[in-house]
Parts: sequence; C-alpha cells; structure tokens
Amino acid sequence: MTVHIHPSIDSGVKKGSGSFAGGTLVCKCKDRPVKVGIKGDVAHNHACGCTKCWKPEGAAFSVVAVVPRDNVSVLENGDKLQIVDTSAAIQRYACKVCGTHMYGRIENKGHPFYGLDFIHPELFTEGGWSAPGFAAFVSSVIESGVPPAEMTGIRSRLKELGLEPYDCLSPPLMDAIATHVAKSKAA
Ligand SMILES: N[C@@H](CCC(=O)N[C@@H](CS)C(=O)NCC(=O)O)C(=O)O
Ligand SMILES: [Zn+2]
Ligand SMILES: [Zn+2]
Repeated sequence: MTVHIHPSIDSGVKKGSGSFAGGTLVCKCKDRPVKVGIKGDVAHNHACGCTKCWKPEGAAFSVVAVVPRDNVSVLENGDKLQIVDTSAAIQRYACKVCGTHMYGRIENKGHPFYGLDFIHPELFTEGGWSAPGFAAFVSSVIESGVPPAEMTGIRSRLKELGLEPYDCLSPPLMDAIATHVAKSKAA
C-alpha cells in the first residue's frame, strides 16, 4: 500500500531553484480567489502532521514554511479571510469560502517565532521555492484519525523522501526555541 503524505511530495521532493524571488499564494476559489503576495523565498519548509496546520483534501500532512511577516501582503479579496482560532499562538487566516489557510501570524511579541508568518508554499502559482527538509509533529497525525499501526510505514516513507521524522520540531528549531526561552528567563 502506498502511503500518502502530501500531493506535492508524494512523487518525490522537488528541489528549490535556490533563487526563488517570491510570488503569489492563491486560494482554491474559482470566484474571487484570495491572493497573498510573498516577497523572497521561504525558510524552514517542512511537512507538519499537527491537526492545526491546513492540509489539502486527503493529505495526512501539511507542507508549511515561514517568511518574514513584512514580506506578506494581502493582494486581493482579503474580505474573505477570517482567523480560524483567535486563541492559538499562530493566527491562521483562512478563506471563509474554500477553507484554505493563506497565512498564519504570531501576534505575541514574546513568542520564539514572532516576526515570522507561516505559509503553505504549494499555493504559490510559481515554482522554485525551497523544498521541505524534515517532517514535524509526525505522531500528531494519529489525532486526525491515522491508525497507530500505520506509523511505522509513514515514518519509513518520510525517511525515503529525505524528510527526517520528528514528533515535535527539528533539533535546530527546538534549540532555537530553548535559546529564546533561556534568554527571556535571564533578562
Ligand atoms: N498534537 C497537537 C500539536 C499542535 C501543535 O503544537 N502544533 C505546532 C506546529 S504547527 C504549533 O506550533 N502550534 C501552534 C499553533 O497552532 O498556534 C495537534 O496535532 O493539534
Ligand atoms: Zn477561497
Ligand atoms: Zn502544524
């Protein structure tokens, strides 16, 4: 049985061009799609298995990356955007009509990732963005209904795709969070 992770990587992870200059994210609506402009390439692109990140139909994982918040601007039909969960650390702005998450923003200035917005690069009309490099919150797919017995196959497939599976974030990102917490405590 083929394990489906996400349509944009199921047939292999496509390398980034190394010179992606940004582009436009577009929601799934045929009528008045929401368009969000992104300047520059994405960073820390990864697959995320958590229940909060937006996944396309049938996908077990999302593909999500960050960009500086100043590089994000709503270009068209922003009236269709609404925050999915105002109590979450990441305020995810989704299209009210098709449900696509267009960007996630952190408003808490004390959060380790404040200043970065979360986006789903598959929504770019352009190609060449930096490829996903690891898989985060892998065990969390069970919370979305994946049978625990499938986890060995899922982790093997992620490794085969070159996406090292972690049940939280990758070690460099966990270290960055811990460094932020340590500095905040010392201050
Ligand atoms: N097991 C939880 C994990 C949720 C979680 O912590 N997600 C991470 C990765 S996106 C996060 O930083 N969430 C913050 C937020 O959603 O605001 C779930 O699947 O719902
Ligand atoms: Zn839409
Ligand atoms: Zn997530």
